Amino acid sequence: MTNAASPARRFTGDHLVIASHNKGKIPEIAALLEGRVPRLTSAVEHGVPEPEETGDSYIANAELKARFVTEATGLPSLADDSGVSVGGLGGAPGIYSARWAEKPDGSGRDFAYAMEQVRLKLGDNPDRSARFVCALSLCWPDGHCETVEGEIRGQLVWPARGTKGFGYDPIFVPDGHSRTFGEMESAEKHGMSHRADAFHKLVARCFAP
Ligand SMILES: O=P(O)(O)OP(=O)(O)OP(=O)(O)OC[C@H]1O[C@@H](n2cnc3c(O)ncnc32)[C@H](O)[C@@H]1O
Ligand SMILES: [Mg+2]
Repeated sequence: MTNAASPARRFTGDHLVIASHNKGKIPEIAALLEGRVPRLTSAVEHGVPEPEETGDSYIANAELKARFVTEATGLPSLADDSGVSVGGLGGAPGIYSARWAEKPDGSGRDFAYAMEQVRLKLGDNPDRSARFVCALSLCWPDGHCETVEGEIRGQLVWPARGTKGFGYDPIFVPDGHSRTFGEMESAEKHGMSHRADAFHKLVARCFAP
């Protein structure tokens, strides 16, 4: 992980691989990079498979994913590991947020199913507090990584509302707001999200002039 006391390494390359297979995340990451990198590709375009996410934290998984893609492509890469931690569930699903969407019949990920699992497990627990967390890891072919973490706090609501965004967005209302992330345009979500918070830190460390 990044040592906040050590000098950060700046990214000066012209090609960065986004180490993700998530069709919701990839455009968010590209938008948040705001033209700072001339050429962006994704792990999908390089034919790199999804690594097994064996880390015990968002940061460990983000570094693992970025290193995996950098080793496979020989190019610097940027990974995002994220999820939602629910107060009334002791922080679950957390780093298992994507896995909670795997349907038992093996048909793949379904976030309507994942959101229903969260609702059922909460039952009548009144603690609907939640926070989205995002770790971003930027790794170079020599093995150096810069890693940061961001978050946003909010409350979960049912029924789910909105069709924008991805994943758990339709049940998450950020504190101070009344609409879910699923009801917000991407630019509004980018003004406050866990991913935007992490990006501000990454840009300050690795991209600012
Ligand atoms: O690992 P990659 O290939 O990047 O894609 P993934 O979907 O597997 O991503 P994660 O392992 O980081 O799992 C995070 C899950 O948490 C959820 N999540 C993360 N950020 C979110 C956001 O901004 N809005 C809604 N849900 C989010 C979403 O369901 C993700 O699938
Ligand atoms: Mg994943």
